[in-house]
Amino acid sequence: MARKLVAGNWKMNGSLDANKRLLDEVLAGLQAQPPQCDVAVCPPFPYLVQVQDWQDRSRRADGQALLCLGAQDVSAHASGAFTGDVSSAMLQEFGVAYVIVGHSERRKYQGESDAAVAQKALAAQKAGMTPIVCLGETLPERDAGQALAVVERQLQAVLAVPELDASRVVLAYEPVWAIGTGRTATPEQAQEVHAALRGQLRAVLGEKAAQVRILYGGSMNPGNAAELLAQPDIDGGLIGGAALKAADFLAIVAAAG
Ligand SMILES: O=C[C@H](O)COP(=O)(O)O
Repeated sequence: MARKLVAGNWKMNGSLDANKRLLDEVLAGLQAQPPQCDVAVCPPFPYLVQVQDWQDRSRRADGQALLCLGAQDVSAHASGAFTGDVSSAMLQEFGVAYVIVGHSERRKYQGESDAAVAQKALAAQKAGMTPIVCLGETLPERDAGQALAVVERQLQAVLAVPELDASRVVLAYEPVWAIGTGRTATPEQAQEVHAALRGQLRAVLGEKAAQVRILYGGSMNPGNAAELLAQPDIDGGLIGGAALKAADFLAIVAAAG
């Protein structure tokens, strides 16, 4: 089984001052109790350089960072006339290790298609970063019994890109109805989807499917993290609201250990 990953997605939250307070607390907690899992935070783009500083400060003697830097999106394009886009090469210059792609909020508000998300994952990977590909069904899709079909379609778009090494992506199953709602998928509901995704990966990757981390995201908090993270196919969490509170984030990191 792969080492677990707990990644905080700050979404469009933060300020220089608030970030400093949060990062100071998180780093102090990680240093006091070294994590048994990989840990990342994904701030909005303007704060990448600020968090990069904490990533550097978190390095152990062997150079390994306790707190890794992630980004919330990346352009599929390399450079040029794409106003508002940020390229993978730019992210890479700031020491970004992980890039979230295909978050349901981007699929919904920016109309990102499965194919566009797959191209973003490829761009991140080609620049040496690890894409965290988000997948998840809406409530009407779940109620219609389509949850597995939806996430399998979303994953298939990624598997269909020949240049992309699917054994080196991270997946994040985030049921849309559980995001920011306080309504978490039950461990059984989440495990069912994660197992299906693992099976789909196994059909393409064989034994390497076991090394692909499949995170759960959607109202994960200190109260439900341990039970979710104990499921055989849940390899970490993609944390929204609870990542903005140091104590909650650290408690989830501890639960992943
Ligand atoms: O990327 C994180 C997810 O959207 C989960 O957000 P949440 O923990 O606030 O529900």
